[in-house]
Amino acid sequence: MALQSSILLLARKNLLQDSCKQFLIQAQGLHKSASSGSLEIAAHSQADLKEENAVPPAAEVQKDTRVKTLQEMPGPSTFANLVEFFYRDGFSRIHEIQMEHSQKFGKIFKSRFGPQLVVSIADRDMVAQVLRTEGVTPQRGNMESWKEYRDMRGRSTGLISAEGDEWLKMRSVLRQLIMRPKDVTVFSPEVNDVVVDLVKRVKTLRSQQDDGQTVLNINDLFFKYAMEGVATILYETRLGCLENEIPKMSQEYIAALHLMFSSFKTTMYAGAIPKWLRPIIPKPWEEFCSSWDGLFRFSQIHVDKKLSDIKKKMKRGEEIKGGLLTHMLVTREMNLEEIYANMTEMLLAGVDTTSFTLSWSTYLLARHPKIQQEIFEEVDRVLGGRVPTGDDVAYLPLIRGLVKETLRLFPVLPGNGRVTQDDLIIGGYFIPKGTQLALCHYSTSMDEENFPRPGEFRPDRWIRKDASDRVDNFGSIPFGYGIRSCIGRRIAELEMHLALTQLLQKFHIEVSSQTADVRAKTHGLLCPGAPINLRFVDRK
Ligand code: HEM
Repeated sequence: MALQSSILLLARKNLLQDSCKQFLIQAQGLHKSASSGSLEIAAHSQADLKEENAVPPAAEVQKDTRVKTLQEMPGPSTFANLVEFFYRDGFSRIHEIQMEHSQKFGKIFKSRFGPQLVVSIADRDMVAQVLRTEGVTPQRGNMESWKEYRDMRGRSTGLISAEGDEWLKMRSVLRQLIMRPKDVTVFSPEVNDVVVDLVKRVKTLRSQQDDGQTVLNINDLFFKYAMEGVATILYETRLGCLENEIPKMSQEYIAALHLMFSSFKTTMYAGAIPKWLRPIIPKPWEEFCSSWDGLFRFSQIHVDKKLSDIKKKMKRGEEIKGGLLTHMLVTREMNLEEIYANMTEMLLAGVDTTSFTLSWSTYLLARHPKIQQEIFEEVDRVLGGRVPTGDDVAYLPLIRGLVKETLRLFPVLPGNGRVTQDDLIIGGYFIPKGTQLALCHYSTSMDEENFPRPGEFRPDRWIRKDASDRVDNFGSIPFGYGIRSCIGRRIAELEMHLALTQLLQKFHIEVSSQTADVRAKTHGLLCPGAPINLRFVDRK
């Protein structure tokens, strides 16, 4: 979630900036993509068209191919941004503002949030251009406050907060361990044990309701599942999050995570408020540090415990076998502080992201019973009642499609950031090195050009018709792309695929009458704007 916070910060800044762009973009809309162009043409009268045609084509070409400057780029004014965000609570509508601004100003626009200028990109091909041409150490955004905390406490940076060679070194170690599907498939038995507890918990929770079938606020349950699942892989241990009584240490961690999440605005200001103002407005920085203290403490306890177990085994001359953490502690390709920091940042990044996606997936299944039935039939055909493993997922295209389609409709990170490492020309504008970019993934996911009838939930849109069919595209890249993309993608996918498959094997999922239409809101991440209550009815 820390990672997400930083990205969100960028997204917010971008959005803030986006909001400033409103009035300027019309002109740019004219030379945008063919599809938006066709809408505009429909709105023009024949006379307008004649007049346009009267312009000598050569002059037009000249006009369009000139590389424009940032000054010429449209975007909302700083004042409009301030109103949008602070008066109209834009922080909870970042995804919507992203769409509004790209419609008003075009698919590339600039915004200003205080001293920070951000160029937002809401065009699939421009996003592809940025990510395909990035160098060996891409930078997401300004991580100063994260680094300051780590320096103050003598902590290392982890993958999210590190930059440059430091980041590259850690990334090279971790990518060999968890980046490929086959690296994480080996964790299927451990994750399946967690799924067993998830199913048990569903049964316990529903038995507490009058109808014996409803689970209230499903995200609370998936939060615990995601935390338990990711910790099983990262720490090689169970935390007890799905038990009736959660152990104290895990409770404290959850509290620290919630503090980070709930104080999202204040933690954002922790980075934005100048240091000299901290004595006057101390709360944001204090909360920021206190949640990090809690998160680091938790990781350190688990890492130290594993280290001590390994040492004892070595003393006894036993063979050292284990998973991710054991490997890291034995090989020492990273030093101990780097291991603490990476475990902390990965756990933080791996809980809310996965739980929100599972909440939305089950909500969508409940809202679309026919699609749920189709996916269930696939599962039943391929597995019968057998417990799935990661290897089975290749034969369950609709389960994969379900997760992809959920993340297209509800990308947990509706926007991402990059700081350009070289001068670039994007969308006809000169973007100098060092510019903060905001990649508007929510807008591209909902763009008709990239996904026909984008508002519809259609997991089958991700199924390949034949080997040459490419359904992936830069319109929806919920895990990012390239060398700085999500390192936990395969872990998250394994957790989600195994959980959804087994929930479908066991239950028919329905919307509870206590749940109305749930809309998304941004609170750091894109999350359900109201509790999702679902009924889990036993399948016969
Ligand atoms: C549905 C689940 C998840 C989603 C949608 C997601 C999404 C993302 C995105 C969009 C990024 C930024 C990528 C970029 O800048 O190009 C990212 C980075 C990252 N994610 Fe995830 N994530 C998820 C789950 C996880 C899990 C389970 C873990 C840990 C096990 C994790 C750990 C990380 C880390 C450490 C980074 C930073 C990578 C780096 O800077 O090198 N994520 N994630």
